[in-house]
Amino acid sequence: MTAQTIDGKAVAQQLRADVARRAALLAAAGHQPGLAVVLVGDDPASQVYVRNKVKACEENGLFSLLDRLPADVTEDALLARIAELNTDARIDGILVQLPLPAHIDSHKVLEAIAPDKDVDGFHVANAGALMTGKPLFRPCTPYGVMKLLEAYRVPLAGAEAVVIGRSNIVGKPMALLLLEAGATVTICHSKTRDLIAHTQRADIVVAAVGRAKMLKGEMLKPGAVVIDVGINRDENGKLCGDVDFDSVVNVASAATPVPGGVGPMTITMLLVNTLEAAERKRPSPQA
Ligand SMILES: Nc1nc(=O)c2c([nH]1)NC[C@@H]1CN(c3ccc(C(=O)N[C@@H](CCC(=O)O)C(=O)O)cc3)C=[N+]21
Repeated sequence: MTAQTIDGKAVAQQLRADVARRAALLAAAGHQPGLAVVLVGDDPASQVYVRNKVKACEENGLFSLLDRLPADVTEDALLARIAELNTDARIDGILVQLPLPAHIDSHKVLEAIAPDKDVDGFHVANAGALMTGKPLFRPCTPYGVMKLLEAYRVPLAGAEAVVIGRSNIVGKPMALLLLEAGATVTICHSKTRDLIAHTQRADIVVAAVGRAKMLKGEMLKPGAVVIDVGINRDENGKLCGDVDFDSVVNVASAATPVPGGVGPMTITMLLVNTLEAAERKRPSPQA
């Protein structure tokens, strides 16, 4: 059996068409949804992602504002800029691109974003709302994964789901969204003793550890669904995921490629979160 490729690009395109339609309605009613992206420093990967986000806004009728600040910007200057964006009526969503330079306290910065504009869903208030099952914003990457699983009709109720990685921005919210959908969820991480015992039990494996090609075919139960959140560079500097795709395709029933899988969905769900923030403020005539 060779796994079906889960085409994140195609699902992203469908969802973005709906975003464009709803954004046009809001714009016609007098308020184009607006996203502010703040980029500190000039990390090349961050610049690619930020460029993709701004381009996706422009292509789908959202207003976007890109704030580029020098790597040596002070924490206070960044906090002051966020305070301005919090009160800027053109802006429905604010994203401060991570990672930030070491001299800046990321936690403090993320907490400075108004929770109702925190389209990353990283603010403690939004993380708490997610944990208690009434999320205002679902973090973009886990939200995008749920949309892929939905698009490919992967049964979740009662499914054995294994999330590898426990970050605040992917692993933990991913586990909570799978739990919310009725899966039995196991979170594995660097201290997990027998990772393979868990992954071989899983109907769904989400790899979000940041280790190139870590997940191999022999670690899976035949027919498992594999979601690769990794964004690594292999020995030749080529973009690759946490999944060894060539070995996994012979065992899995479906798998996301990198690029072309979760990445486009991350961007898309950022647009969806921004649009929904705008709709909450100004219900469009027919959302
Ligand atoms: N506050 C914040 N929110 C984020 O959501 C956030 C962040 N900081 N920091 C970095 C990560 C990473 N991230 C990606 C976005 C798009 C692609 C993406 O478009 N990937 C393409 C390939 C792009 C390329 O060519 O490198 C793909 O997988 O097909 C990947 C990764 C968002 N992040």
